This record gives sequence, structure tokens and C-alpha cells, in this order.
Amino acid sequence: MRSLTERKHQQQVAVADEVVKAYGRRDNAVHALRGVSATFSAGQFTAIMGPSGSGKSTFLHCMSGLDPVTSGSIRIGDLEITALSRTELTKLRRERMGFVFQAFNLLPILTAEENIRLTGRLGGRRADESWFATIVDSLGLRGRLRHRPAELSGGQQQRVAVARALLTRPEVLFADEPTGNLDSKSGTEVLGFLRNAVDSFQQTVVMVTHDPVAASYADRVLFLVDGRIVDELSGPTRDLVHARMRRLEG
Ligand SMILES: Nc1ncnc2c1ncn2[C@@H]1O[C@H](COP(=O)(O)OP(=O)(O)OP(=O)(O)O)[C@@H](O)[C@H]1O
Repeated sequence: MRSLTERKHQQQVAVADEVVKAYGRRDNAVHALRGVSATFSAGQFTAIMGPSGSGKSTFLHCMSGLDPVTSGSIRIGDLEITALSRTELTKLRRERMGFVFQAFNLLPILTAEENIRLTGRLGGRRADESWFATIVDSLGLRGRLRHRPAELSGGQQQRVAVARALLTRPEVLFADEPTGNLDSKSGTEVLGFLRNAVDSFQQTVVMVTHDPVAASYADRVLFLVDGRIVDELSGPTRDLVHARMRRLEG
């Protein structure tokens, strides 16, 4: 009999099929992605790693509909997103995706609570108060809700960003270098919260990172080199990721 984890992982939340992304035209074209295929399953935490310029951010932007693909297809749930209009993509991102960025991207004039509730408000959804409370408590933000971002540490600001991303119960949470601006203690905390969202709430997470320690929180690591996935590592540890990266960077 299959374990719960195995069954859970069978549900495909996001799928990239032969995605090509070229910037510019003809002679000047830069091929950031050269035929990337990957499947992201429900409740799975994937880290994307690779040398600088290998296409990690481009891949995340294409998967989340921020950047149009040159060819290939991307599916979120049962929706093919490469054919959607700008308005449909905005709605999709707001309702079905969560985002955490390196630079936190909180609105400075809003309190932590207002920032957390913002995406749901924009989507016109009524907040689920018990889910709000669960997230706020699990991220240790209860005592900080009335503070503005400038009154919070970097780690607290990123926890607010994670709470904002989780509040709409997104099908997939995309994180681009979420610990890039944090000291190692705050970074460890944020990674622990992302891991907890996967383990406790079956959140699907796709995270770009340069850091082998951050990648070790994931269930698997996909390695990009020159716009192609060249390797995959399941059950990553810091040392295994580090060794694999050393080999790729040659
Ligand atoms: N808007 C753009 N216009 C032209 N070229 C671009 C654009 N965005 C990215 N590129 C190019 O595409 C390639 C992949 O870039 P990308 O930012 O995805 O790499 P990355 O792996 O995320 O890099 P890093 O780790 O340095 O952030 C690079 O050669 C980059 O110069």
C-alpha cells in the first residue's frame, strides 16, 4: 500500500513542459530556458539551484505567469496558463499562487496585519479568520500585527510576507531567494516556517536559492545549468547539495 505522502505527491499542482524562453530576437537572442520540463506535486517542497545566469529566476517568472514563454506549456492545476490574457493571469496569481521575494515587498504605510490581509482583500475574498489566526500564531507574529514594516526586523518582515502568501491558501507558493537578505538565524526561521507549511498544511513550495542550507529544507532540488535541468536530488542535505553545485560549477 502506498504511503499518504506518496499518494499526496501524485497530484500535479504545476507542470512545465518543454518551456523555452528567449529574450531579444534573432542574433541578439539570449536563451534563458532551453526546454525545461518539470512537475511539482501537491505538498512537495522543491528548491531550484544553479550557477548565476542559469535561468532560475526566469523559470520562476515563467511558471508564475509573470513572464510569457517563447514556446512550451505551463499548467497550474488543470489550467494551461500560457494562453491566458494579462487580466486572467493577474487573477490567477492573486487567487491561486503565493509569492515571497528576497526584498520582502511589503507596503511601508500598512501595518503587518494589513499587509498580510492585502492579497485576499484585492481578490475581494472574505478572510477566513481561523486560518488567519493559525498562520499568525504559527509564524509567531501575534505581537507584531500593529507594527509597520520599518518597525520590524528583516526576519519579521519576511515572516509577514510568508503569512501574506499563505493566507489565500495558494495552490503553489513561489519563493525567490527568500533568505537572501536575512542573517542566518532569521533565514533558518523562515525556512523552518516554509517547511512547516509543507508538513502541516500540505503547501506546495517552489523556491529559488543559492544557498545549499536553504535547499536542504526542500524535498528535492532541481539543478539548472544554461537553461536546462541537468540534475535532480531527492532528500537533499547541505553537503550533498554543496558537492553537486561544486561539480556543476566545475
Ligand atoms: N529581461 C531580460 N532581458 C534579457 N536577458 C535576460 C533578461 N532576464 C534574464 N536575462 C538573461 O537570461 C539568463 C538567465 O537569467 P536569470 O536571471 O533567470 O538567471 P538566474 O539563474 O536567476 O541568475 P542569478 O542566480 O544570477 O540570479 C541570463 O543570461 C540573463 O542575462
